[in-house]
Amino acid sequence: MGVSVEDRAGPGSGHGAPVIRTGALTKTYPRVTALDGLTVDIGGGVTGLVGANGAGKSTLIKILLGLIPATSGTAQVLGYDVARDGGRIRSLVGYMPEHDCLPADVSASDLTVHLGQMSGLPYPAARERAADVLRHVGLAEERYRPIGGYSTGMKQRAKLAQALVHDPRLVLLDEPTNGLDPSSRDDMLALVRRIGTDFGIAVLVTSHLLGELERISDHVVVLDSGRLLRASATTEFLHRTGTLLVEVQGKPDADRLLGQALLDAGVRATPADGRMVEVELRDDATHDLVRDLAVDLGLGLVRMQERHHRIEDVFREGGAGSVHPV
Ligand SMILES: Nc1ncnc2c1ncn2[C@@H]1O[C@H](COP(=O)(O)OP(=O)(O)OP(=O)(O)O)[C@@H](O)[C@H]1O
Repeated sequence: MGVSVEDRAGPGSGHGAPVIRTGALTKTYPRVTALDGLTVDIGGGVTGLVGANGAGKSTLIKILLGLIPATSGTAQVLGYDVARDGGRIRSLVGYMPEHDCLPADVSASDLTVHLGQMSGLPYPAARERAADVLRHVGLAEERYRPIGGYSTGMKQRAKLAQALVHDPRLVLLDEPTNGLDPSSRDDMLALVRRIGTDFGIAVLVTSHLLGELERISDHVVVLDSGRLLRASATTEFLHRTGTLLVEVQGKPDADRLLGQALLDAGVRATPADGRMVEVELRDDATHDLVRDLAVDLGLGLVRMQERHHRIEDVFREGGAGSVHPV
């Protein structure tokens, strides 16, 4: 079944409309609440979905694809309701599952062509498109060999290729770096980033390795035990939680003088060992304020160094009060 241009646009595809929207989304299994009242909007670009094992990432993805029902709450993907329009959503969305699910005796080329046809492409178009995406993910001659003989990295690439073959508007990538060595992981992350930038496809990518997603994501959504811990632009998040390390000289108590002046200006600052001041970094104006106050106090400014906390720190700082809308 082909997908018309109108269908691809979707009911909620207006400018600025969220790609994914959930409202009080809850999923309970007999023994565990996998998602607990999750309300979040996710836009275009690359969004990292971060959470420890069992946080509810895979459950969310399966609900978004219409593969399992939510217990309560709502979810829309590209404006379509997951409870009613699962088939339509799956025709517009690519999915890379977490676990190994590839047939061992089929080549990546045959599999990708076949899945392209299943998504409605005629055979010649599916073949052309499969060759394109397999080349894009870096499977060259090996694509004609049976998948059973592939390395983990090659299998992950084949899974990614099949998610892209029908030219989706959104891809859901569940732990694409799982089982990869550091160098293959970097390659895979670069590939995921390029899907968002070069192809203009919205990407939701999950990982429990928190540090890796901040490098490639425009937005980060953090889940903890099925609840939303944070959702914000990656840059905004880094700035909001960063500090500026300032070194001053020229007077014996230079650190305390500058620290007090910053506090008087309403900025948190902690003096340390006579020359250093740790300053809360709110935005770019913080740098100007430090410079101006140092000049006013007759202090020499030796250096200013930004120190951004990593996403890992959310778990130490986090809590319901620190949720920021996307
Ligand atoms: N079919 C199921 N039946 C019962 N419990 C389930 C089922 N699927 C998931 N769970 C439980 O729901 C919780 C969330 O699981 P989920 O797989 O969504 O987490 P995750 O963040 O994707 O973690 P992982 O990275 O380990 O896959 C876990 O406690 C898990 O054991």
